[in-house]
Amino acid sequence: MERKDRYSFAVLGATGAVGRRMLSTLERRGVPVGEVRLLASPRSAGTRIPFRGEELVVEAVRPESFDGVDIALFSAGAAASEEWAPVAVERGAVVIDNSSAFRMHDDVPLVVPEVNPHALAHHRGIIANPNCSTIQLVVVLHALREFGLEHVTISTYQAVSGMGQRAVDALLEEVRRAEAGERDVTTVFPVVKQDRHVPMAFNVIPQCDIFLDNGYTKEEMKLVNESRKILEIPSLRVTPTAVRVPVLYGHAESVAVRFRDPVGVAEVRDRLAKAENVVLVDDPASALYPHPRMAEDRGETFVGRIRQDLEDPHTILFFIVADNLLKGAAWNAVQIAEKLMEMAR
Ligand SMILES: NC(=O)C1=CN([C@@H]2O[C@H](COP(=O)(O)OP(=O)(O)OC[C@H]3O[C@@H](n4cnc5c(N)ncnc54)[C@H](OP(=O)(O)O)[C@@H]3O)[C@@H](O)[C@H]2O)C=CC1
Ligand SMILES: N[C@@H](CC(=O)OP(=O)(O)O)C(=O)O
Repeated sequence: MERKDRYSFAVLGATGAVGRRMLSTLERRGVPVGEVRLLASPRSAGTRIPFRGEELVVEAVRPESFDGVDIALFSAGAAASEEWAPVAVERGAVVIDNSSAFRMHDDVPLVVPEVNPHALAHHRGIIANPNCSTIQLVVVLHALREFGLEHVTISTYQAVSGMGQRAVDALLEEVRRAEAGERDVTTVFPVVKQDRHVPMAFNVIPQCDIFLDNGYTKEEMKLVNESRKILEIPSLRVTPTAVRVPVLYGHAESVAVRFRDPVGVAEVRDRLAKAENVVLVDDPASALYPHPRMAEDRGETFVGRIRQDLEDPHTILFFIVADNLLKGAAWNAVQIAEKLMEMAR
């Protein structure tokens, strides 16, 4: 990409939960944006969305939408990415894709700027933004890699906004109807495109995304495969359980890491306190620890409840939280865009 004073952007999926946050993140981080084109499906063509004090009009995506665009931020799902990313690249844009479509392709960098910005040097037009649960996990693991990462056991507590704006609306509707006395209301959970639904309000569902033949969900396998790729540790053991909880914004993770070396809590706290874009919140006696409401609308990753395993001096436990739509999606994507601009010559 050529160095410029201002860069042209396109946002595909601009009307969605992530797309809207991409726009607000471009504004909040003061990215040098020239023109920005808002793209979605024909369903929402004509919708007006505010950006930098103006109302921009959403257009139905077409090949010409990408002409003259420097950076295209995609958050319209894997099918739309598969269809439109090659078109955008062909027309000269660099695509930063939030979907899972290209993440595990060998020639596509999968990037968390705090962890592996060097991977960007080899991009061929498409850069993948990792899965939301994976991003916040690797930000913390990276800060501890000097102790030798061997085995990560993780249970997630994932907000419903990970399933899109429709799921946020659905949880609020379930709560309203429960208050009105209707019991066992089911809307779109555990997966939007599934026939059988389970109530989400006042419940916990041990399923994020669909089940695979090995008994794990797709979300769980993303934690395994994407963490290995980003950290560049193919032998890393990851033992995942992904769970949906009735929270609107912010994914939480209970994590136990076994290190090659014996490690003390003080050393771990020290490394996390110094880590880029990590906020250490670890004073349980004063009820200070990370929780989703704390992380809402923030770009950092929060970590606390740091403690050693009762039996094993190589194992440390902690609790990680981040805003899944910001650090887990839009914020990370905009950080990647900023790195590309830094690299431009
Ligand atoms: N990094 C991560 O982990 C995360 C990634 N994501 C990715 O971002 C995507 C969007 O998530 P989210 O914003 O929560 O979802 P929403 O359902 O809230 O929004 C979907 C957006 O995609 C647009 N869209 C859907 N299909 C098409 C199509 N065929 N062509 C053009 N536009 C289309 C919709 O437009 P319209 O208004 O016209 O329907 C809407 O703007 C997810 O599918 C996922 O791939 C999401 C969350 C976290
Ligand atoms: N699966 C995530 C959100 C998401 O869209 O993930 P991915 O981009 O990996 O499909 C969640 O439900 O919270």
